[in-house]
Amino acid sequence: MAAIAFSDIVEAPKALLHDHLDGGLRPATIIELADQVGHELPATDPVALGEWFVAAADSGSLERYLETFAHTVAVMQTPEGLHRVAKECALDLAADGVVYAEVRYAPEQHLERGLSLDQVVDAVNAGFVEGAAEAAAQGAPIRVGVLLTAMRHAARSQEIAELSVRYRDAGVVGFDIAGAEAGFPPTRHLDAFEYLQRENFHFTIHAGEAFGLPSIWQAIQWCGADRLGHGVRLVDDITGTPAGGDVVLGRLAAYVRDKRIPLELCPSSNVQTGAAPSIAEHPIGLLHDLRFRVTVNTDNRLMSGTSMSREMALLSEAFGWGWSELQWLTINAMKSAFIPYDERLAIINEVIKPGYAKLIG
Ligand SMILES: O=c1[nH]cnc2c1ncn2[C@H]1C[C@H](O)[C@@H](CO)O1
Ligand SMILES: [Zn+2]
Repeated sequence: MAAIAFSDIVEAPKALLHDHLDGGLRPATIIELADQVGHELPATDPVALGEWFVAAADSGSLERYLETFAHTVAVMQTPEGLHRVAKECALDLAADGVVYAEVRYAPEQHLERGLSLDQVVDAVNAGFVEGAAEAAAQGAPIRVGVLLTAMRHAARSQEIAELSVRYRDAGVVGFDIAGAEAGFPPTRHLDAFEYLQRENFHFTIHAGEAFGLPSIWQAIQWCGADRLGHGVRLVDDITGTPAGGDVVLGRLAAYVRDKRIPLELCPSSNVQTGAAPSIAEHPIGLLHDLRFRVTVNTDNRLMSGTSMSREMALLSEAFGWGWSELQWLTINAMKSAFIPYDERLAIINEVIKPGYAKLIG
């Protein structure tokens, strides 16, 4: 099969479930905002700063990868900064052909200059609304839903869960926990997850990225996660290969596949943190072959120097995936989104399927 042109992948409608607002800033914006608030950066030229983020995040360790966020979070402490970053996020995703995006961030990390949690959420929401309106006017409509994240090492998850529910009809579509995984199991936040279930709200949990099966098991069987943020280490519960005809799924892997629990896989991010050795050896190939509910995501576009189109191009090249696989991944993501079923269906039938049909010809 001939390689798919990158420009065609950009044109293809894409759905993104796992993208961090504070991991996707434009380097030039960081420089301008840092100047305004007096934050010192490791580089002051946009190209050099972008390269610094990728190199520093390319650490082989989730903990060191996360240290780079100090420079983005520092410039997202004012309503203007938050608004601008959210607006540019919507514009950048739309320009990359993303038609549906769930973007997450942790409001508790944006209180250093006196903002309240509500002021943080209001500023970000307004930025997304403005960015989406501008993108639509430019002919690239995008629907953005927000996930509010609580940091797993901190103790504010209940408060953030309540904040998410309060904003459920005002742009927030779900909840998440993130941060260093080892030593901070999801069950630390069980109260928050039980509260969200009682409220019929949706949540995903970063699990099975830097820590293995116990974290995934807790996220699903104790906390009731709708989706898994990463979940890539689920392969530790699978033996054999489809080619060898000897694949055996352990109980947990079988449960995740049987229940169609979506995996928010982030290939480039996983290679940087050491969760996968390379794109070609990324477990997404096996998980796709075994028909798990696989989705492809960017995680942090700045730290990985990536985009949705680039992630798809890398996978297409590594695994020989063509339009049918890229469409399958996109529909998987859209089916797994946290917006209402009828709205998901409308995007699948009115945007995604016609978009791929046009490209497939
Ligand atoms: O891939 C990740 N795993 C765990 N935590 C992460 C990942 N990417 C970003 N984060 C953290 C750092 C951010 O400051 C926070 C909220 O977006 O979430
Ligand atoms: Zn993440």
